[in-house]
Amino acid sequence: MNDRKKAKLILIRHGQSTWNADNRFSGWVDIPLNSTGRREAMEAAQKIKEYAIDVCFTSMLMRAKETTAICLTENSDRCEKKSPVFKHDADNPNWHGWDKYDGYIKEEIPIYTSPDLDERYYGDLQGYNKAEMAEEVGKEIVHQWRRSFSTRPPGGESLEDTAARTIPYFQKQILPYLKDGNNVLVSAHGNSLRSIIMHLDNLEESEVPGLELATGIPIVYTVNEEGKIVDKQILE
Ligand SMILES: O=C(O)[C@H](O)COP(=O)(O)O
Repeated sequence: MNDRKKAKLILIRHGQSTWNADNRFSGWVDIPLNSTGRREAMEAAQKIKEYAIDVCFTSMLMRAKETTAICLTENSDRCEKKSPVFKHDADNPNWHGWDKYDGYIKEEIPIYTSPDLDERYYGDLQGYNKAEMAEEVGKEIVHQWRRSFSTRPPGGESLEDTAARTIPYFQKQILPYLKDGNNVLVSAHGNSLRSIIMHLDNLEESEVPGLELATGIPIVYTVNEEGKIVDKQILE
C-alpha cells in the first residue's frame, strides 16, 4: 500500500491500432495495435515506470489489453516481485475456472477487464473510413457523431450512453482502490476515457467536443484519500 496522499490514477488511451492508422471507425471491433501503437505503449511504459502500479483496469478489447501489458513491462521494481495477471470474469457463464491458481496470490498485479470500459459503440459506422464518410454525409454531421455529448451515431452509442456505463464502473470498481492509496492504471479508449475525464475534470457538456486524447499518452492524476483530484499531469 502506498502513502494515501500519493495515489496515482494513470489513464491511457491505447496505442495506435491498424484501424486508427487507416482512419476507420473502430468502436467495438477488436483491432490490434500496429507497430506504431506498440512503440507508443513502450514509450508510455518508460514515462510511468516511476509509479509502482498496484492494480490495472482495462476493456475487453485487444488494443487496450496489449497497451496494459506493454505499459507494465517497465514497471520493473514491482514486476520483479509481482506478476501482472489478467483476471477473467468468474460471473460469466462461459468461464470454467481455467485461470485459477493457488500460489503467489499476494505477488500479482491484477488486471481487471470489463466491457464497461470498452470504446463507445460506433454502430453502423464501424469499419467505415472517417474522411470518406465526411465527404458522403458532410463534415459537420460526422463531427457531431464523433464529438457531441448526446448525439448518437447511427445504430451506436452517444458519449452520454458511454458515460452511463463508464462512470458508475469508475465509481464502484476503481475509485475505492484510489481512496485506499493504490496506484491504478486504466487503459481504455478515446471515448470511454473522454467520458471518465469529463467526470473527473468536471467538464461542461459544451467543453466535451474540444477534448481530444492522443494514443499512448499517459495522463496522471493524483488522488487524495477522499477520492478528490489534487493534481493532473499529461506525460506527452
Ligand atoms: O472507435 C474509434 O474509431 C476510435 O477509437 C475513436 O474514434 P473517434 O476519434 O472517431 O471518436
